[in-house]
Amino acid sequence: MGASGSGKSTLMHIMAGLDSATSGRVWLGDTEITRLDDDQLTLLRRRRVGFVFQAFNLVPTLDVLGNIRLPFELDGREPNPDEAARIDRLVQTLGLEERLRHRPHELSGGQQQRVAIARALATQPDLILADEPTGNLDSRTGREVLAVLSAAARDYGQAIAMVTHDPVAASFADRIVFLADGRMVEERGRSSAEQISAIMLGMEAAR
Ligand SMILES: Nc1ncnc2c1ncn2[C@@H]1O[C@H](COP(=O)(O)OP(=O)(O)OP(=O)(O)O)[C@@H](O)[C@H]1O
Repeated sequence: MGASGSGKSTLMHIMAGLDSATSGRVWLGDTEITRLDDDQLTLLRRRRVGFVFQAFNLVPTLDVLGNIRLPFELDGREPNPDEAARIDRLVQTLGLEERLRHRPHELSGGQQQRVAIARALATQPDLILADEPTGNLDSRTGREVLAVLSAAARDYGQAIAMVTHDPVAASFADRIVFLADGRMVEERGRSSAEQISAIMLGMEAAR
């Protein structure tokens, strides 16, 4: 979390190997990504990082199943039996069974974001980066999407890093990091939306 311009997107892009750091080192698991070349970074993003964006970023010409299977398609392979079983489970858990042959424009915003989450989880990435994943959703649908993400963290042990402006969204996280002027300035464990709002207001007042 952090005010506009505090460096949230920059940090996320660096964590994903989309931008390079001017100094310091970045590790994803046991891989120092700041030492990788462009080709290696492309493979790392494809195989070890999942993305969920505010704008869903689904491929409009592919149906739901095609979108969920896209990371495998890009990797030039079919899901193996374990991965296919995982995709089936995800489709059921996310309530997408009836929608598999639908295109994104035939779905509600909440359903589209569920497809994006299924796609991000399908490859069991080391890390899912979620940039304002509820930014385009009404608050009730947003809560449902957050519940899905936190269930993925709990049930699959999936690591998720989320950028958000919304204290309610942040209250779903186990750890909350606050940025100001490109630096980490506060860090908390699980907190209520009220506690998070108070910290944000305090940071705003100190500016
Ligand atoms: N650690 C850093 N050191 C130097 N410059 C930084 C750092 N982090 C971010 N910046 C610069 O600060 C500016 C704003 O950063 P960024 O777009 O990441 O902010 P943001 O928090 O994502 O804002 P918004 O909420 O508006 O999307 C950019 O020009 C970026 O290059």
